[in-house]
Amino acid sequence: MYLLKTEQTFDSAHFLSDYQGKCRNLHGHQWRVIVEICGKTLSTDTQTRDMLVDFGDLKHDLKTETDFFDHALIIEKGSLKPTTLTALQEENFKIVELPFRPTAERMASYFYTKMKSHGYTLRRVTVYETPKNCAIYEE
Ligand SMILES: Nc1nc2c(c(=O)[nH]1)N=C([C@H](O)[C@H](O)COP(=O)(O)OP(=O)(O)OP(=O)(O)O)CN2
Ligand SMILES: [Zn+2]
Repeated sequence: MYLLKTEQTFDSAHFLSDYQGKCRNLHGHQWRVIVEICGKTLSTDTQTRDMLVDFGDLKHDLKTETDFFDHALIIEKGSLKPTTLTALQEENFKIVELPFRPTAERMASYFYTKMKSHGYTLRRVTVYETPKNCAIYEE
């Protein structure tokens, strides 16, 4: 079995609604996303011969997904008063609304699904929300 690993980072703000503690406040992280893919057979195509996939393609696809969040405010849908959300949108801030609480666990699962949709066979996705804490999603 071959395993490839790549990572990207992005900077964004979030908060945990319904959380009793400091993380209920709007705060920022440099999120670190590590994707591991696997496969048993290597390519026989001329360009990618003896590669599982080209690192360039893997890196590019992950960057597309992480750039979506870069310098955004990540919000769980319904967690802000409509007037607050409207005011932020009127300021033209980059806002990404998600149908889940933006925890490291959920973000790991999110990137797993997104990378799977690019056609990769995923082993695991690891998301570091802070340098010392990460969540891992596997299937
Ligand atoms: N299992 C999870 N627990 C927590 C998550 C999470 O995503 N999954 N997230 C948070 C907060 O978002 C917070 O930003 C991270 O918390 P914490 O580790 O306490 O942050 P710090 O690194 O800043 O902690 P210090 O000890 O103050 O340095 C909370 N929990
Ligand atoms: Zn946080």
